[in-house]
Amino acid sequence: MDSQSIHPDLEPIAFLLGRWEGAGVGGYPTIESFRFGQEIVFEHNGKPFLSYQSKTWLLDDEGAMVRPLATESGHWRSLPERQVEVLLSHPTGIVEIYVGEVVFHKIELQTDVVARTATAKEYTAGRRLYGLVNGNLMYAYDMAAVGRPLTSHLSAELKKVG
Ligand code: HEM
Repeated sequence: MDSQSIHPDLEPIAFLLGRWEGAGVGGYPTIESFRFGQEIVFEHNGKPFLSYQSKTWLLDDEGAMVRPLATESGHWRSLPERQVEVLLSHPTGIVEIYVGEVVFHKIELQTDVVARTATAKEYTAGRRLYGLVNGNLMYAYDMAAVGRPLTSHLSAELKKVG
């Protein structure tokens, strides 16, 4: 899929391309904290968007894989003036559209639209900060859910593996 030359509009977010693996920590005022492993893949096919897929799994105290946790997938669209639109779909009955901007190797996103099915947990907004730090992809994710305002849910650091 990546054999096509990259679309010039993608240049500001091209640093995301590839496969990333690492670990992070999660929590929320309403749940127990946890450690998780994660794999993220960003691909392109020559068109002006990146395809995105993330898988996570629960880690025990020794760092061994316990069971799958959240997955999400979608598309990252790079626009003029270093603006970004991100569309994500979650198997938990939630879809969301983020807007934001790229500043060097940092991307700040906030939800513009969230929609959820009747059975999804109450979730109203998200904010994500991604950054390339010493070649690693780091991010922090805050969410407004189950009656709480934007509060930290996750942070992780991933290394490029492909
Ligand atoms: C790397 C991705 C993520 C991981 C590893 C993760 C993990 C978890 C875990 C372990 C829980 C507690 C147990 C449970 O309810 O299943 C949880 C709760 C929750 N997560 Fe996530 N999550 C991730 C991403 C997200 C995203 C993207 C959203 C929203 C779109 C989200 C929304 C929620 C909500 C609403 C709860 C329920 C909180 C409550 O009931 O008090 N999570 N998450």
